[in-house]
Amino acid sequence: MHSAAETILYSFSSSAELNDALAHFILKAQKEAIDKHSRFTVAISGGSLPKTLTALIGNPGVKWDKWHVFFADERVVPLDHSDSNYLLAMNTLFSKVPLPSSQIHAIDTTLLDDLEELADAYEKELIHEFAQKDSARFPVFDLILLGTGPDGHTASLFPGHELLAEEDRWIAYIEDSPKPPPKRITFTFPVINHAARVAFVATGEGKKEVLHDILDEPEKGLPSSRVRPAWPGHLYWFVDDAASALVRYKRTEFKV
Ligand SMILES: O=C(O)[C@H](O)[C@@H](O)[C@H](O)[C@H](O)COP(=O)(O)O
Repeated sequence: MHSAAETILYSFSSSAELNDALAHFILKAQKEAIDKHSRFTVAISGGSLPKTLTALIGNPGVKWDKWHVFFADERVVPLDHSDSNYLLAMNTLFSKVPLPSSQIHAIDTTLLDDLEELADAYEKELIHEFAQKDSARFPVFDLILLGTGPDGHTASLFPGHELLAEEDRWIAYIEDSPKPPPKRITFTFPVINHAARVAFVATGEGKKEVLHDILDEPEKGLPSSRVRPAWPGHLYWFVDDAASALVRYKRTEFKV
């Protein structure tokens, strides 16, 4: 049986240091992915995450033409709605870099009234990207970038929700998200845990209690503790010292 990879925790004294280190980490992941299969498949979530990627803007090492971007979760709203993760990522990052728009995979907004169809269509989008290339049961993203909420949710996988037990679907929908807006689609755990690398990014004092629970007390089973990419996948946490203030789990020094 394949075991889960060790969790690597990096903690930085400022957001600027964190963002720079994250950019180095992403460039390394990008190189490995392009050397291996000539593309870089990345999934991102919403919240504060896109902002932590702005150190990539203008960085000549980024091969934007090789990036294929998906959303680890998305709010079921039009793409120009202020709640849209797509809009947030576009405004914060993707409109400022030469990433071909055909390689940014947004939800199909003609299906906003039918969550099941919307989730199925996004799953097909992933199948199209991955299935014929990797012929795997689940897609293997080169990198999935996630945030975590103060309740321990990640993507749109919330504590105590039935979606935590999903084993088959790649993309699921939720109509009762405790974090507004209520309607969302989300990657499921099998997709997240098949990634080659998952990196969480969490900053600020408001996350210190939950980070302690996630990293020191995984037996509590919070959604973010259930992110454990199967071997040979890797799990990283990029946090600031304010967020890791209560964490006992060992820190690793970040080396470029
Ligand atoms: O669309 C969403 O709501 C997000 O994908 C969600 O999972 C987010 O990543 C966390 O809630 C952390 O959000 P912050 O980084 O803003 O704390």
